Amino acid sequence: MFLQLSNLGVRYPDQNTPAVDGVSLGLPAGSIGVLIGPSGCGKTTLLRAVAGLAPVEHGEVRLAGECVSCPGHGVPPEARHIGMVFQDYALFPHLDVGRNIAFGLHGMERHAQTHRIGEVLDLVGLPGRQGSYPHELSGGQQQRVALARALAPQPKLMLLDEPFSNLDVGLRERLAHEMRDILKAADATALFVTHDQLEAFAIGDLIGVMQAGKLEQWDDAYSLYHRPATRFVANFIGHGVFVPASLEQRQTGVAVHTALGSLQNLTDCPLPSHYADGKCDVLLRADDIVHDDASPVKARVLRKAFRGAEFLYTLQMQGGLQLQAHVPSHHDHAIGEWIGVRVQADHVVTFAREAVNA
Ligand SMILES: Nc1ncnc2c1ncn2[C@@H]1O[C@H](COP(=O)(O)OP(=O)(O)OP(=O)(O)O)[C@@H](O)[C@H]1O
Repeated sequence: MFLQLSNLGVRYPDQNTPAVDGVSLGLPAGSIGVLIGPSGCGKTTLLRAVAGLAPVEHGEVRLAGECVSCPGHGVPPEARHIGMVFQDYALFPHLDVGRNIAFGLHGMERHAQTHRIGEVLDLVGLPGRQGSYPHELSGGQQQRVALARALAPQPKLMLLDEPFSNLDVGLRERLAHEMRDILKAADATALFVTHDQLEAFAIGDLIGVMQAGKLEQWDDAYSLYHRPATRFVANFIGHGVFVPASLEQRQTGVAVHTALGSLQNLTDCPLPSHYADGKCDVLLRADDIVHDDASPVKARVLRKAFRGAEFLYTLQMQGGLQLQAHVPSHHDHAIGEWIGVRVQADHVVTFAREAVNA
């Protein structure tokens, strides 16, 4: 792994609880990793620890095979060859774009410097803008200059902390895709912090979900959504509910019995012996619940949120069990109406039973 964190712990002076608590992860060269999680969960602190800017209490940070933070040994931040981009573009307002970028290239011969500045401006889609001043650029352009400045010295690793949070929503999404393309074109390895899931999915090869200093799962977007390792990840990513279920071994495989009916022919279903009496909770995503007028299973519309092509319905069954369902928006049912639903899933994710839903 190009970046390897092993049991990393960070605690600020005078804090009772660690800000980063035993995090291990590996990021291959040329990959983009993204950290997401609720405010205060330790994302920025983890990034700062990788940069050498936060007090590592235990564990290791290895970069390109070299231990940059180990017990009794730490490489100073400026010697780690890490490029950083933060939310406030941090460009020098009195320097033009070329001189802003040159700032990271001191020591380089003048001609080579000019060449490299042209190269990175091409890379970020701002060719020929060397002479512009930051105030002459839009927020998105300034952030691309900040990225160019960080990339110019060809750092081993790029760290980006919520670089789009000062930009409006539409621009953020476009820039997230652009940023990924730029980092890939530069063959950079990058670790990125955001609290926006869509941004994380747009950018990350690997995504880490953090909670209270711990890394709950480090995986690709598909696995986080379809195979969440913990209830927290299941709740944090996407929409869905936990429904009580009992597992039964049949000749054809395991059947999963729920209030919405029985599910069979599933891939990756655990054996009933995995849980006491085969009883567990099963995660049903909003896209696992299909609206079907012909279904004998009915649920009442409690709430609905228009999402363009579809509604996100919150439904309640007789007996109180709540569900969420994505329903095409031409099926516009009224609040309080009973509609037919069924489960359509080819795999299930199960968790130990917890009394969270009816
Ligand atoms: N310099 C500091 N001194 C003491 N405690 C700090 C310091 N910086 C952060 N913390 C604490 O460490 C914990 C993690 O903070 P951190 O900023 O890393 O979280 P975050 O996930 O990046 O949050 P956000 O999404 O709000 O930026 C929080 O409890 C925070 O209050």
